[in-house]
Amino acid sequence: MGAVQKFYWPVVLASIFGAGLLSLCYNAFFHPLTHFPGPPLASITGLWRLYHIIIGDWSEIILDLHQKYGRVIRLAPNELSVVDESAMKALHGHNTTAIKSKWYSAFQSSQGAPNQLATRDPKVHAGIRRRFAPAFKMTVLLHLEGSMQACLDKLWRSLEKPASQGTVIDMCHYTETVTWDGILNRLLTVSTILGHVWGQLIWVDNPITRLLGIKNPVQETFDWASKKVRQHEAEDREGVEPDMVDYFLSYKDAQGLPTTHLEVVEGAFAVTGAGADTVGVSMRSALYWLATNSAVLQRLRDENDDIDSEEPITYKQTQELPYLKAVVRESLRMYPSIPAPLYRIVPAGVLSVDGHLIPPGTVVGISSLARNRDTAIFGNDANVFNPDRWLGDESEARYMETALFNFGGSGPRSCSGRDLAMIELYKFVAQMVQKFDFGFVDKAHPFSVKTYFFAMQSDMRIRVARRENHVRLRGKPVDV
Ligand code: HEM
Repeated sequence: MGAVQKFYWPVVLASIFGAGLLSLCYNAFFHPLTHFPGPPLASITGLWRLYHIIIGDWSEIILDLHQKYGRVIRLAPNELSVVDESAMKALHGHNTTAIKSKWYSAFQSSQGAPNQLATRDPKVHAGIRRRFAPAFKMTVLLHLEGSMQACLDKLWRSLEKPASQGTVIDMCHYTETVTWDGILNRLLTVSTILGHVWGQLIWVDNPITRLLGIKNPVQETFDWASKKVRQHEAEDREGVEPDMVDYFLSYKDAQGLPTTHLEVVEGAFAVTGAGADTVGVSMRSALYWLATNSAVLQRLRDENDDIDSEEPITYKQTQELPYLKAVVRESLRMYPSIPAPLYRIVPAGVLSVDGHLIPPGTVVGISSLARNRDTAIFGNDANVFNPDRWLGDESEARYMETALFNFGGSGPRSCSGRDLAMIELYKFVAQMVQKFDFGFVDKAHPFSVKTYFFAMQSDMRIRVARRENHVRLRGKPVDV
């Protein structure tokens, strides 16, 4: 027995080592993606990618690599990142047959129903999307404007004190309270990292973690959403303004059956997971560009201040302000909330990018950060914040709008909440610049950022000051 054991372990170890070595050699020299450029380590192991995801500089690395190597780069043995019009249509357009990669399974709770963002099966997804689509119609969203304004009013009230006392605030905290609940950030960070790890959620959801009472972030968020939906179901909603959950609860499926509790919870889970921090990141991005471009801020105010009303600016009014629209679009272009690549599996039939054939089964990611800085579309000043680019020729502006990748293209998996996000953003920016002056405490280091799935800013220290008599008085910005 002892002799067998002595013989056995070295053979096992040598076999594992040999198999590992063979796999590295295959990835480096014989894999169908070997001719695509990229960092040498990325071509042999997914660990290089995992390292950058964990330290939170992944999206910036992808942007740099595209600027160095061109339109197609290899990010892991079986994974490419591309910046390309035809790939965007093929993988994220109306008629795409590409499915999401396995990475998304890290966002799926094991105890819930399939959720809209994570589910990979196109049929299951189409059913969920159809069921919840009416809640995202503009007519419904405009009914929700009152509750959005109530959240903004709370924010403006909470800024009054630091504004009058001149205290420094972290604007991340203030914008987060308008858009999200604390547990979501952990869910997104952990899921983003585990999406790339073998076994995915099993590391945080297994018999030992359950025995120790440790909850994985997906389950924690799911339980939180479930509690909120239960409270909602128990409330007397007579005469109360309907919210999204009311709409979710009122829907029936193709057989006329009402949505189940689990389905409504998954709906709430998907919209908070996908729709809270994304808006917060974009709000902070807009503030950053405005605080660092005083001429843009002044021009925006001149346009805004012409609105002859003491009432908060409505979404409808924002749509009559061309410079506001240009500023918001440009800040979304420069600093997309989801800069991470959106992974799809290349379907059968050949995808060709920049003269290279990409074999079916390859995981291809498109990063909005890299796509939105494409000089072929946005010109040689693609890296410069310039709202005026949106105010020239109308057909060119329309083309640039469709080229932006912020909301994941126009296909079946594109953002359901795009209109809702834009209502929130336009109102926030218009009212913030109308009511307050703001400036960074440390102009050289205005905030920190880590890019997991979202580009989460932190430590955004600013001072705010109340603007008085802003309506049509066109006050000069105060240096705060
Ligand atoms: C600036 C704000 C937002 C940005 C940049 C954004 C971006 C995106 C992107 C890129 C996707 C595709 C994700 C993928 O393929 O992996 C997506 C999906 C989604 N978004 Fe948004 N989003 C925003 C706000 C919202 C809001 C406010 C909601 C809802 C209240 C929302 C709900 C969703 C849902 C449900 C999906 C899944 C769609 C599907 O797979 O059918 N998003 N979003």
